[in-house]
Amino acid sequence: MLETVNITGIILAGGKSSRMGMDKGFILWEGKPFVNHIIDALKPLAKDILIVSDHPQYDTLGYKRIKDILPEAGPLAGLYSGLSASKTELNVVLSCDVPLITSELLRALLLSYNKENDAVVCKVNDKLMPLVAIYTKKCEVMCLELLQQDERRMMQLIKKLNQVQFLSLNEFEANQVKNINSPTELKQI
Ligand SMILES: Nc1nc2c(ncn2[C@@H]2O[C@H](COP(=O)(O)OP(=O)(O)OP(=O)(O)O)[C@@H](O)[C@H]2O)c(=O)[nH]1
Repeated sequence: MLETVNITGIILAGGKSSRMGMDKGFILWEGKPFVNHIIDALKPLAKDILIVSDHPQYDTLGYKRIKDILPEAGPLAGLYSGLSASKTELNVVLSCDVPLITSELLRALLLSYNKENDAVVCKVNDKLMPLVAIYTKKCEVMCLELLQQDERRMMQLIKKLNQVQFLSLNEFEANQVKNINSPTELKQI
């Protein structure tokens, strides 16, 4: 049985969105902004939802917005800011560009977690999806150590963690974690 009281949802919604040309979180899919699709998937599972972004437009959504501790330093820095603000051991972390995500997939992610794990990361064939993942609170310090070394690659965090579990997705599930980064990709969903 999953205890939602102990789970925080962290949505990374900073960055430049240069390929999309406007803030990805507010792009509409089926009449609803990407960020709201992600909130809706997290809502049944997470006690708190934190949106990590320096963009004040996210204040209109009624969830807590966390500012980047290191501005414009990429997703690893966004993750660090989110984990710093989180009060729970378990954190479901999502980028704001996966509007097809479902609660069912996130439930499967949470069910794959065991107490030994530092993180659980989705995997599509050989490709890791470090922004569709669970990170425990202890990852916060690892993010900080990397950032202090000027290291900003998410994959370096995965390498640094001791116990990472991977959840291999089938074709149906893989569709739900598709990153929509550009107008062309938006037209294809
Ligand atoms: N909080 C925060 N999130 C970020 C930051 N950079 C990227 N993100 C988020 O991380 C996810 C992946 O970002 P990318 O698609 O690699 O980068 P992007 O800047 O959003 O887009 P491009 O400019 O097109 O590469 C998205 O959800 C972004 O919103 C950042 O500096 N801070």
